[in-house]
Order: sequence, then structure tokens, then C-alpha cells
Amino acid sequence: MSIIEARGLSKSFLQAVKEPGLKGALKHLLVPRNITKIAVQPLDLSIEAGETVAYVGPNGAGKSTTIKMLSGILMPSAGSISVNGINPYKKRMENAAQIGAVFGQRTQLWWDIPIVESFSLLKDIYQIPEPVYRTNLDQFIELLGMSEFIHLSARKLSLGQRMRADLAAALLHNPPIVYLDEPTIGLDVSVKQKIREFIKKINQEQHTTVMLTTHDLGDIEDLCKRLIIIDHGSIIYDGSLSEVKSRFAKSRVIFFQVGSPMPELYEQLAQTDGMKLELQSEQEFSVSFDRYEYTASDVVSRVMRHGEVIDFRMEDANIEQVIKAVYDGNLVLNQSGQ
Ligand SMILES: Nc1ncnc2c1ncn2[C@@H]1O[C@H](COP(=O)(O)OP(=O)(O)OP(=O)(O)O)[C@@H](O)[C@H]1O
Repeated sequence: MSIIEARGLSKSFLQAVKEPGLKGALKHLLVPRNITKIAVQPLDLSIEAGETVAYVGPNGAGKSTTIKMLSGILMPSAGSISVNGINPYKKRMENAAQIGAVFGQRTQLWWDIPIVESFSLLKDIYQIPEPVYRTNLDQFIELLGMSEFIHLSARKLSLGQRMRADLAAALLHNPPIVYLDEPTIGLDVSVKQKIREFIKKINQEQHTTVMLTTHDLGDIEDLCKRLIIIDHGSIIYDGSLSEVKSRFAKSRVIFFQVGSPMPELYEQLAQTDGMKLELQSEQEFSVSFDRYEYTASDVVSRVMRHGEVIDFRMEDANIEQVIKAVYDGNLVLNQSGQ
């Protein structure tokens, strides 16, 4: 059995419909009007131990709602969930011991006490044995570069410092499963990198199962082998990241280094639909092309007709194109990715 299993999982919310202003608020008080918003349509999920899964979709697609149901914060409207054999909503305490969760927009640290004291409280709450706590704390301080702020209270930390502390707090008790909801939101590249390296290490060394929601495509490329795309509450793709790239990314890029400038070629390419030239220098350029219209050998032979090619390399398609196309409604995927 998979470590995370959901069958027919769904969630609806009752949303108040209010007219604007005080009059609207009063009217709603007297004659309340609500609509049912289906945040998550019945969905099935199976995630194996040790997997790193990106759970992505446009704003309002239902990502956080799914994560909240899987982590036991929200009760599903229908369906079943088993996380490491436990129903997270019914056995919240047991479930809390086996998961770590980071919600990028909120902190689970105590606001007014030093971070190291928050960690110490978590040690008692999770009953973490002293040697495990010491080893993890020392390792996390080092990996996440936390020594300079560990004695400050959460309220005094910058966003990047707070996120690192939150991540450490979520993993101190060695949970086999970790849910990360936008763990790198608003962070600079260097802190993002630290966080990604840390997650990678924990996954590789401890076999921790990672489920990550993010709008940062770099997080996905760096961390996740599997991609699940949700839109309007339904899963529209569930498969490997490499497969979605190779099957759905529309364009490919070939980088060339040539013996001498090729002005005629540059002019031709500028007028060819489905091909785009980008000059890096007189003798270095890239050609991106629509892979449904042209093959790589079409492009290479076209360049070779104009002179000597010293070197060329092809770059894999970018996941960004695929996801953007899905969000824009220009690409329809189904669960098998066909
Ligand atoms: N507590 C709630 N009450 C009413 N509606 C809710 C509640 N929580 C979420 N929703 C609605 O459910 C839908 C899905 O929200 P959810 O937060 O899961 O989306 P998301 O994919 O995480 O979006 P984002 O990328 O913007 O964080 C939205 O339409 C949202 O307005």
C-alpha cells in the first residue's frame, strides 16, 4: 500500500454571497445567501514512500485544500484518506507525529520566544529522544545556515530566516512524510537554493516522502520527479516530470557555435514561421523551433548548408512552457498524459 492514499477525496465550502457595502452586510445578516464552492472534486491519489511530488495548479485550483485534508487540518466532504495507515482527520495526534508541514504563508513557530526555545518545545511535544534532537538540530543549523538567528524570536526574523526555521521545526521529529505548501514563496535565490538542497538531502538520506505545492517552477525542476497538475479541483495530469516535458513542451532549442558568421541564414530564420533565432555573438546563436513542425535534423542541416558548424547542443524543453500552456487553457492533459 502507498504511504499516501486518497480515494474519491473531495471538499466543498459554503461561501457567503454578499452585496458590497454596509447595506449588503446587513441584508446578508437578515437573509443569508450562500453558494457551495467545490474546491476539490472527487480525486484519487497514491504516493509511494520516498517520492518527491510537485502538486501544482493555478491560483484557486484546490492545492492547499488537498494538502490541508491530507494533513488532517480539514475534514473532507467525501472520500477516504490513509496516510501511513492512519486517517489524518480522525487520528490527528497520531497523524501529527508522522508528518511535517510547512505553510509558506504562516508560521508554526511561537512568535515571541527565541527559535531555539521553539525547537526545544517541539522536542517535548513530539517526545524526540535527546540524541536524535541534538543530531538533527546541529545538522539543520549547519545546512540551513541558522546560527546567526537561532537566538532571536520569530517576530524578529526576515522572511527567509523564518522559512528556514519553519522547515527545521517541521522536520525535527524525523517525520516520514512532509507537506510543503509554497516553501520558497518570496525568498531570494540564495535562500531558495539552501532550502532546496536541504529538502533534497532529507529526501535522499531519510527517504522522506515530499509533497510540494509551489508556483516556483525552479522548485519543481530541482526537487520533484513526479508532477501532479490540478485545475478547477480535478487532477488533469499525474506522471513523471520528464515525460510531461518531452511529450508536451512545444519548442526545443539548439545552440550552435559556427566557424564564421552566417548572415543569410540569420535573415532566412527571421522569416521562417516556427523557428526563432537568438544571436549570442557573431558566431554563437540558438534556434528554438516548434517540434511538431520541424525535427532537430531539419534545423541542423539547414545551418550546415551555410558553413562550418564547430559545435552544437540541444536543450531539453522547459517545464515552464507546459505549465503555462495548461494554466492558459491551451493544453489539455488527461491523467495518462495523452
Ligand atoms: N475556508 C474556505 N471557505 C470558503 N472557500 C474556500 C476556503 N478555502 C478555500 N476556498 C476556496 O476553494 C478554492 C480552492 O482554494 P485553495 O486555497 O485550495 O487553492 P490553491 O490551489 O491552493 O490556490 P493558491 O495557489 O492561490 O494558493 C478557492 O476557490 C477558494 O476560494
